[in-house]
Amino acid sequence: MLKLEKLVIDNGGFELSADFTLAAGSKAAIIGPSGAGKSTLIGGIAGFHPIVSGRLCWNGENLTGATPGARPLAMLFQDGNLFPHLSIAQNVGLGLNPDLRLSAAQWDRVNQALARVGLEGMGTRKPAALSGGQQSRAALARVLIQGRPLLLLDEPFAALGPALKVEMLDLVDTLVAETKATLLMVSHDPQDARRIADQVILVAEGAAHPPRETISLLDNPPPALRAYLG
Ligand SMILES: Nc1ncnc2c1ncn2[C@@H]1O[C@H](COP(=O)(O)OP(=O)(O)OP(=O)(O)O)[C@@H](O)[C@H]1O
Repeated sequence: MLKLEKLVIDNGGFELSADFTLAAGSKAAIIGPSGAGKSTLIGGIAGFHPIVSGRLCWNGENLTGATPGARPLAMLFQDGNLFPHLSIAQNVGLGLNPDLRLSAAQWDRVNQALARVGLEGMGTRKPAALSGGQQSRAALARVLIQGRPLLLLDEPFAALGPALKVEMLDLVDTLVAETKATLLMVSHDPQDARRIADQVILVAEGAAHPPRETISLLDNPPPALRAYLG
């Protein structure tokens, strides 16, 4: 269980409060107006933004002061952060060891991860030799190979066309189900939430609201969400 206990996260002077729990294995979409603090929430959980007060726990372990690398999570940003000078296999291998000294068994795992996201045989290519959708798949493989129980996705597929985005969301859905990871995904599109998330966390007016069941929240939006949905 992810527990945010009277948490206040600071992002360069902007403060976001959050006080809720999210059950392990949940798939939560984080939605809300631009500038409301969605990325701040993810960044605070990941350890990139300081926690001013309160407590952050994962399955009873206190993460409040932990460095990002010591937290049991993996994160995927919009641009995927692939290194252009490294091959796709090396980029994915970074998820196992940042200095890329991998055993033969670990390279096998890299190749298996590439195959799992549909990039079999493409490991020797550089990112520039892949399409945008394929680059997203490689970035996803790097996140998945880390085997962390908590996945944080910050609008990872916003730059993709609608069909490709749906394909990637479905792939994330399948892989998360396989690994039983807990997913938190920032999205601007309520349809993404309907497609993949069982819970929605609304971020508005300086606060992240407790998760609500996706369908009931989107079908009967409270005023802050109605204003955003238009
Ligand atoms: N480095 C920073 N220094 C000061 N303020 C910041 C910084 N980064 C973000 N902010 C402010 O924090 C607030 C929340 O930003 P955040 O990126 O979390 O919002 P968001 O909901 O993810 O927005 P968007 O949907 O536009 O990506 C915004 O008002 C923003 O201006």
